[in-house]
Amino acid sequence: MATGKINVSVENIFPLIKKFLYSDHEIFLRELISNATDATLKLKHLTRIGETDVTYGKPVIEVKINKENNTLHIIDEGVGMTKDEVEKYINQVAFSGAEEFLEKYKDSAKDSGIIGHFGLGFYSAFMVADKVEIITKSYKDEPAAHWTCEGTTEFTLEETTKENRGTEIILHLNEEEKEFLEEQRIENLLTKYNKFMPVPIKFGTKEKTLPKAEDAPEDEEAKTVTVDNIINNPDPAWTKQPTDLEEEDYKSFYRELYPMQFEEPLFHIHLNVDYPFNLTGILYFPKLSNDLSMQRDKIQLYQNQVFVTDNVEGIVPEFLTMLKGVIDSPDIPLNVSRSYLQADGAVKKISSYITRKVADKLKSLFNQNREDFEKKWNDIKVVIEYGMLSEDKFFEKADKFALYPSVDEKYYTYDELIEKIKANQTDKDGKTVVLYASNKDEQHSYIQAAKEKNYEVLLLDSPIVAHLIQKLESSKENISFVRVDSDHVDNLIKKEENQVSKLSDEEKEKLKADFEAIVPKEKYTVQLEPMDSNAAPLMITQPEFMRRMKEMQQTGGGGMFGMGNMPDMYNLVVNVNHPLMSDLINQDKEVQEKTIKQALDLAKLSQNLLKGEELTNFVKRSFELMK
Ligand SMILES: Nc1ncnc2c1ncn2[C@@H]1O[C@H](COP(=O)(O)OP(=O)(O)OP(=O)(O)O)[C@@H](O)[C@H]1O
Repeated sequence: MATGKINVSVENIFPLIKKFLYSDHEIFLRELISNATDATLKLKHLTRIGETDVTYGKPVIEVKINKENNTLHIIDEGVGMTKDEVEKYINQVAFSGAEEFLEKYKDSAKDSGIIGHFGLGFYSAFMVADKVEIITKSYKDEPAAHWTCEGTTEFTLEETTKENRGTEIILHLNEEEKEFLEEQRIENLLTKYNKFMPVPIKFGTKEKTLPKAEDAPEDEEAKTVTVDNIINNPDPAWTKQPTDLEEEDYKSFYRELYPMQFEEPLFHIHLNVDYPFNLTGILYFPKLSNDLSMQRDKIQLYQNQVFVTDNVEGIVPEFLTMLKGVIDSPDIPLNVSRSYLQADGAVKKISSYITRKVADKLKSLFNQNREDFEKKWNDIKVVIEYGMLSEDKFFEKADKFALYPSVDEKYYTYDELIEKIKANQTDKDGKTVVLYASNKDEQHSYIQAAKEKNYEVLLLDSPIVAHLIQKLESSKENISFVRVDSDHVDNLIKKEENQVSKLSDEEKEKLKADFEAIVPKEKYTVQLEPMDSNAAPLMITQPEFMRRMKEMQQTGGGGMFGMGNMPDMYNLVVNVNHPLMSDLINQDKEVQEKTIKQALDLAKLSQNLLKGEELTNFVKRSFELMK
């Protein structure tokens, strides 16, 4: 057996880092600003723990473009490096000074916000530059150093003069990357990745209008001054304690996050945990429309205030991806390029923490101000219902605050609803039947009929309601949901009292055959029912099971295979006790056909099913009958 050491040659690794490590060239700027931030935060930490007596002051990071020389400069006022440190940290690829710092200062530095980790970020500069220079002066009393490298494994390192403490990185941009000399491009990048980084970032200057003196004349022009253009807000709301923030602070942070969004959020959830993982953030419930796909990917993921991605799949349970806001966690495992998540156990823990937090917040909003919660229900129900469907833990918690509104806008929790309807809406087999409508106008006559029996009818109209009902029926005991138009009102909740039929069995058989001869078989199943003689003679219903399966199929999964494409099937309920039916059996064929067609069209009309040519023929026939 042979053993040995694998030989990694820098000459071969270097091009790999430059070309393949990072998905996008643009992230070089994020990496260099992260290094400048780390250098500044290290100095902050050292002054805080008394390891140095230099004054920290008010350091900024500056980004400058020099079009004449084709250079981009990133300048910081952080710890800087001695010549030896450049040798150690820069010349050794994959040796991270950030990691070393955290290791050395352990507990005291764990909340310092240091970003670096892998010891590779600096080299992303070579994705866009032919030549990179570092001019750096350490906070220790040592001469400044000047490092130059042209993207090969060769470099030069010499002493130089530099007045101020800190580091300047100079990128000599290569021909294809001249876009990074455009002000707008750099400003956009800084806003995308660095908008909430903890050290102020200066990019050029801007004009600021000063407020006019109170007694100034109307026509006096307001004075302007030139000030530093600071790109970022170093203290975003999520880094503060919830107790230090007012409602208005949350709203203004929302506007800062989504400057193009004019609608206010409904409410927020401040996340703040430091054990077993560290995570902060603010989630907002926006007003949601029924178009669910539109609202995805609005939550931004940060790591130590550096923007990572707006695809939070995995960290945030799917049903909450419709929310907006930010999540910041140094414990979320990212890949080396810091642009993707690394799925692992920690991510799962974070996801269930977020689910729990959101459920708790909803519960407390419900308890504190039920009226307000009811008002907002329509705008938040999709998220909650989706959560109840997809996460069992959330389902359990939501049971206490999920609402079931009636067509008369009364809002019940599940327990309240059952309590209310149990006496009047339990069928002969002991099942409590929850009646619901999906559209108040279209199902108006059915709702009315149910109300006349003192039944409570819910209005359940969100797109995933069929799935939710299915879930409720399987998790709760002895209940079933039935849409009001799925049968005649007497059959919705079957009780013992059976109506007596006015027609004999032979008459019924004949009547059924007469109907079946005229009504298209592939669409309607004729069903004879002895009902009240004042009830409609004919009505069309769609069986609950069929319709629900179809709906579930259409909104994705759950239903029976292929149901979504099945043609609609209806029941044609014939009220044998209606006087029209006793007349009908004795009519001659021609009149009978006319009567049945007319009655069928009327039944269709009340279900909104009479359209196009059928409607035209119906109107024509009705006028004929009036002659
Ligand atoms: N502006 C700077 N000021 C002081 N030291 C710096 C600066 N830039 C880089 N360094 C030093 O060089 C080291 C290597 O930087 P590099 O960006 O390659 O890795 P990192 O920041 O440690 O990790 P990551 O790959 O996760 O960014 C840093 O850890 C730091 O010690």
